[in-house]
Order: sequence, then structure tokens, then C-alpha cells
Amino acid sequence: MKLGVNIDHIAVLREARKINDPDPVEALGIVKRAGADQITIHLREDRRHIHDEDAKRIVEQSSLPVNLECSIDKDIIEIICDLKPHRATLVPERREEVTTEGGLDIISYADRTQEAIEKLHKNEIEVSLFIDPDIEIIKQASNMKVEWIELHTGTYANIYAMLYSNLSHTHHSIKELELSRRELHTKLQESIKLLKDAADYAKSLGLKVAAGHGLNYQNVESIVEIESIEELNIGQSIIARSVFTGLEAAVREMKDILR
Ligand SMILES: CC(=O)[C@@H](O)[C@H](O)COP(=O)(O)O
Ligand SMILES: NCC(=O)COP(=O)(O)O
Repeated sequence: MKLGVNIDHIAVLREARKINDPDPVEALGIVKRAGADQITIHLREDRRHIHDEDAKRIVEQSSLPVNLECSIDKDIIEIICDLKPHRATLVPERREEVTTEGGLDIISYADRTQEAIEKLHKNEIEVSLFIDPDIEIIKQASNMKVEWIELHTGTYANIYAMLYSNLSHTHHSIKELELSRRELHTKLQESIKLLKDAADYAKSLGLKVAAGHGLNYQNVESIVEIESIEELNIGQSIIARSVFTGLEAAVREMKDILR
């Protein structure tokens, strides 16, 4: 299974002091040497971490394929078309969100999404749609003639965290998941089945299937077992581990799990 390393959070650390260190570009060679298959970055409308200059330098200097996540905003799509990364992954964005909260609603925003897809394809950029594991949405994605979908694994990751970590004892507890352990365990199994059924269906339609959001060294095992998924994009947990082990070791450890 291929690994895309999302390096947004290196830029989060830089933006904490609004200086030029750490530089996300320095991660490119380290991530490649560690065995990753792709660099993923998210050029957000609010530029809270990755800035336009970062994206330009990363696309120009990365010797790994670059998967650039972005919203369907017309101005952002123009920027992506100028940058020409290998792939653009269309994701939803809400200014006040802490992080991505779900998949892109390609049914309600079908016209604007299709317009973005066509512009990106005209610029020879592969397109992935970051969507929830929902059969009707996958059918819509297939009709939009994209090469990839990326299944949102955030719900699965949140349930896993409430069940198997101390998250419920912290101020970050995910309130809507304050269920009993028995209920959480049932929901976890349901979320894994949902992801597997969605991946199998998408693959049967000829889509290439990626997955991501909230995956870490503990919860990734069950996702690796889904054979229809060929790529995972993982960021926050790898950068978090790299604080203690170094980036090359953190990436290598994750790649070893995905093999
Ligand atoms: C779409 C997704 O799940 C992530 O790739 C995205 O990058 C999350 O946004 P932040 O990196 O800004 O948290
Ligand atoms: N699309 C998922 C991604 O790139 C990384 O998400 P996360 O691991 O930072 O939650």
C-alpha cells in the first residue's frame, strides 16, 4: 500500500512563530529517503499553514509526486492549475474548522465540482475527490470522470480514539461519541465495514482508491487490511511522532506497517 505523507503540520510549527523555520521543503528529501511514495499538502483558503510560496517550491523541488489538496474555490483552482502538481484532491473547507470535518458534498456542489475537475484535467492534473464512504456519493464521483477518490477515515479514527486512547478523559473528548465502550466497539466495526464496502464498490467502478484523515500507528492496521485501498495519505500522526523520533524514522515506521 502506497504512503502519501502530508507535511502541513511542519508549516503549522513554522506559523506558530511566523518565521521561516522549520521549512517544509527540507522534509522532501527526508520523506523520500524514508520510503514514502508521495508528498501531500493542503493549500487552504485561509493559508493557516501551507502558503502559496511553499506549494510552488514543493511542486518544483519534490522528486516524489505531489498531491495538492484544495477546495473547489475558483481562485484556488486557478492557482493549482498554474502550479501543476501531479494530483489535486478536492476537499471541503470551513474557515472555522479545526481540521477537515468530512467528505466533499459532490451532490449539492456538483456543478462547481465538475467545473473544477474539467479545469484541472485541461491542465493535465489528476483529480481525486475526498469523500465520505457512501455508495451514492461514490456513484456520483464515478460519473464525474475522476481518476481517484480518497475515503474520509475521520469518523473511524474518532471512534477508535474514544475507545482505545485516553481522549475521553481530556478536554478534547469528542462529545458526540461519549458512548459506552460496548457501543463504541460496535460503531468501530460498522465504520470499518462501511469503509471496506465503499472501497470495494469504488474499485468495481474503475476508480483508484485512497484513504486518509486521522490515521495513526495504532488505528491504521484495520485500514491496511482493506485490499481495494491502494494509498493512504497520513500527516498529523507522522509529524507528531517525528517530534520524538525524527521525521525519517517516523515515516519509515509507518511505511513498514503499510507494506
Ligand atoms: C483532507 C484531510 O483530511 C487532510 O488532508 C487535510 O490536510 C486536513 O486539513 P489540515 O491539514 O489543515 O488539518
Ligand atoms: N487526506 C488526509 C491527509 O492528507 C492527512 O490527514 P491527517 O493524517 O493529517 O489527518
